[in-house]
Amino acid sequence: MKSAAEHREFVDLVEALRAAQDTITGASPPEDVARKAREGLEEVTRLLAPFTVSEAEQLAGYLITEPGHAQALAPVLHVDESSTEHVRGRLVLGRYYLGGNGAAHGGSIPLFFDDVLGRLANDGGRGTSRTAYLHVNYRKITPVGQELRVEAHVDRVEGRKRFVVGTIHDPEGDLTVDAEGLFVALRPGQP
Ligand SMILES: CCCCCCCCCCCCCC(=O)SCCNC(=O)CCNC(=O)[C@H](O)C(C)(C)COP(=O)(O)OP(=O)(O)OC[C@H]1O[C@@H](n2cnc3c(N)ncnc32)[C@H](O)[C@@H]1OP(=O)(O)O
Repeated sequence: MKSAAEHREFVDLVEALRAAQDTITGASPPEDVARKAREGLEEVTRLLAPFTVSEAEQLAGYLITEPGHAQALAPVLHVDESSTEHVRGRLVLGRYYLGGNGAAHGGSIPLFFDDVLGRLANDGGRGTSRTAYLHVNYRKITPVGQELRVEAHVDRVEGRKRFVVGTIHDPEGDLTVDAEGLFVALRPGQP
């Protein structure tokens, strides 16, 4: 397991990237400011490109003790309580995940659940599995910028098949989304 304690600066870098994604998404800057910001981002790419590593050495997604696992793709779950069978926590979808009219982009929700349910499917010594399907029911809009409650648990395991379910509730306590994922354990040598 890669240690977040040894990569504090990298964890903070990914946090800064998430903040940049939210800020860029919500900004309508004058052209000279947009150019300056773009030059800053290009400088980041120049600085980091020589340190590109293989997938096995990659930090993003693998610093598993950190909220969001130091990976800027999926929305971050802040875990309040967890076991190998369940997880409970909070989620605030930033401006980056806005779809329209204050509602989260429909694609951001399965992205979130693939990560949360997938990690749970693999937890408890169950080993690596892959998403076979992810069924998402949108019951009510999921608002951006508000604290949402998340719950997920392993529903059942049938041989290689792991069924994991999850929900999101808004600050009023209303269900906005429920999801079910099927994760199939990989056979030896299966990519
Ligand atoms: C940034 C990175 C960080 C990484 C950190 C790690 C944490 C990651 C956390 C995130 C995690 C993210 C993870 C990702 O995002 S993984 C990326 C997204 N997923 C994929 O790319 C998966 C592609 N598909 C496959 O590889 C295969 O199809 C799999 C492996 C899924 C099954 O093919 P396989 O040949 O192995 O098995 P099988 O076909 O004999 O089927 C076995 C059983 O399953 C049943 N079945 C199969 N499919 C379906 C279906 N669609 N609906 C209903 N049932 C289905 C089937 O009927 C059978 O049941 P039964 O007849 O035995 O009863």
